[in-house]
Amino acid sequence: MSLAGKKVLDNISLNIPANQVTALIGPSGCGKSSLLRSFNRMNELLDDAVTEGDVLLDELNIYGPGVDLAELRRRVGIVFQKPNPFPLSVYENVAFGLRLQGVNSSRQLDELVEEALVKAALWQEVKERLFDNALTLSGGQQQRLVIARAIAIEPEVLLLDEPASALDPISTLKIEELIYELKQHYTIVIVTHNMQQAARVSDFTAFMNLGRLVEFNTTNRIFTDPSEPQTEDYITGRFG
Ligand SMILES: Nc1ncnc2c1ncn2[C@@H]1O[C@H](COP(=O)(O)OP(=O)(O)OP(=O)(O)O)[C@@H](O)[C@H]1O
Repeated sequence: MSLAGKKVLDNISLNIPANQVTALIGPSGCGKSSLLRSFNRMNELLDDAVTEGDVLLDELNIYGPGVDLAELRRRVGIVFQKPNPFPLSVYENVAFGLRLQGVNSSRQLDELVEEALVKAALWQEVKERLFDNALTLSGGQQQRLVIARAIAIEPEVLLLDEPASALDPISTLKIEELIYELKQHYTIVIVTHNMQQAARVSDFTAFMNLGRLVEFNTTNRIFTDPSEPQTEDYITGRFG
């Protein structure tokens, strides 16, 4: 894949295991976010992005002809570093995608909104504040709300781009616990700068450098016995 004529991802091939957490790690600018965004064709929103190759979601090549982008992004949700709730109530943030999908019955909406907020470990904190503006929540609560919004429409894959890096340590811990819970239901790919976080939350880790995939293995193996000297140098803090 290239951006503005510069190659940012080169010759990457990996299998993301279902219902596991896969972490993408590597030095700044190595292409982690670009790779993550290639999994639901978000890069196409950037000018001058050119992508070659296939990304298979089950049998579907998401870069093949006739792919419905709205449906793809329902199946593969994404959460960014900075919480970005809509300036609407807590309830309406979660109901938003459901309404777009044609869920109109208020009883059904109530149930699905509650279910998503429970799954996002936020229900207890917001059940009395459902009609407050989402922007009045704390940063950590906003990020869990954005995750609730993403999971309300039942994606299969959840892409998390440094979801906790703008949060305090307690909110970060909540997000990490949430990731652990969510992997029962979803396939999760997380970009993180925080190596301890990758080691804590992920089952598999991909180490990238300069747009290439250097090594992909179980997180345990990457952190205890990596095959590539570059990986070892990075995880022991010798570069990056
Ligand atoms: N919109 C853009 N236009 C041109 N080049 C871009 C754009 N976005 C990213 N790049 C370049 O693509 C390369 C990969 O960037 P990317 O954000 O994927 O890396 P990253 O590993 O996620 O970095 P970081 O850890 O700093 O967020 C970098 O060289 C970056 O400068």
